[in-house]
Amino acid sequence: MTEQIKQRQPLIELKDVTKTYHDGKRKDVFAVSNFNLTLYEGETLGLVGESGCGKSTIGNMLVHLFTPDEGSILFRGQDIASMNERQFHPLRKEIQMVFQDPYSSLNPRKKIGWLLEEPLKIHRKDMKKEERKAKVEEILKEVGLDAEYANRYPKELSGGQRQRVSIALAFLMNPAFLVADEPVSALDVSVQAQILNLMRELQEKYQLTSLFISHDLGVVSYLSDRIGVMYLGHLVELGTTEEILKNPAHPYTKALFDVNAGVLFGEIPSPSDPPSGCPFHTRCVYCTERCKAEMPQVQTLSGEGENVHIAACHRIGVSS
Ligand SMILES: Nc1ncnc2c1ncn2[C@@H]1O[C@H](COP(=O)(O)OP(=O)(O)OP(=O)(O)O)[C@@H](O)[C@H]1O
Repeated sequence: MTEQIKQRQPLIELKDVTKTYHDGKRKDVFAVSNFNLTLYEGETLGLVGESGCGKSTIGNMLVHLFTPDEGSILFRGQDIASMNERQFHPLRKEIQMVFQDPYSSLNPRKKIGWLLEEPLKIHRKDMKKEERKAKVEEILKEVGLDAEYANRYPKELSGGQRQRVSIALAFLMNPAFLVADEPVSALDVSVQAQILNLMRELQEKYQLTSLFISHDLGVVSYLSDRIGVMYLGHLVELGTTEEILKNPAHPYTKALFDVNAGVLFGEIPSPSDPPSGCPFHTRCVYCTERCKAEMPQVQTLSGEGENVHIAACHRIGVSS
């Protein structure tokens, strides 16, 4: 198992990625700052953190909906951050996203069959009409829907069924990389587990690389090989799921994961007005003068490559 993990190659590398929103009326929003992360082929990485910490901004940049202000996003060594739409087009079928709200991502005027055939018409020009229909039937079956759903409109489906269609759309082109941004948080609790199980089955079957964004730690731990913890636009800790659950190092991770710790007091500060020094210092029980003044550097606690455990906190190590 460990041997196998060590052989994995990087698929995506985010290097010093920074994104600030300027909308003119409001103050600038520092959504993502100097973010570094490597995703290895075939892994599922969970990205957790409270609302507003920049998780969706990372996801949207990875699927080329937004571009970073600074830094690069390498996909198989090619920088997608510097590509325009035309240059990115051939990669679009390789990089897919499942959104939180399955209704807004499905055109309500089109039948499910039409929605699923459309990407095949664009990216699989070699396919004949009958082959496309067969493929649509096959993918519907794979996500647990009868072939007759091809004749229905999105509004005729339940939330869970709509999310199954979104998942079918994402898997249709056999992508290399999937971003799932809170894919179950808009669904009834009773159907959340079914959708998560479906995603897990498909991840295992297709062995694709995925980034799973969620504020729900249970969900992330269930699906992910590794976990990254974000706070106010920064990656504050990263490690294997086992390591993060057993040996969390950052006080924010400990507070998030340990329901008994009860140390997560106060509100997350505004990303328009981030605190000086460590971004977490205003809520940290261990805060010192140094934490208020100096941004902690990311430090390696153990391992390397896909097994690395890193965290950014002045309490780690004696000096930095
Ligand atoms: N298009 C935008 N224009 C201006 N500000 C934005 C935009 N998109 C996001 N933001 C702001 O950037 C910050 C990070 O948002 P983001 O959605 O990336 O965080 P998140 O961790 O995914 O939160 P949530 O779980 O609530 O979606 C937030 O303060 C948000 O209000």
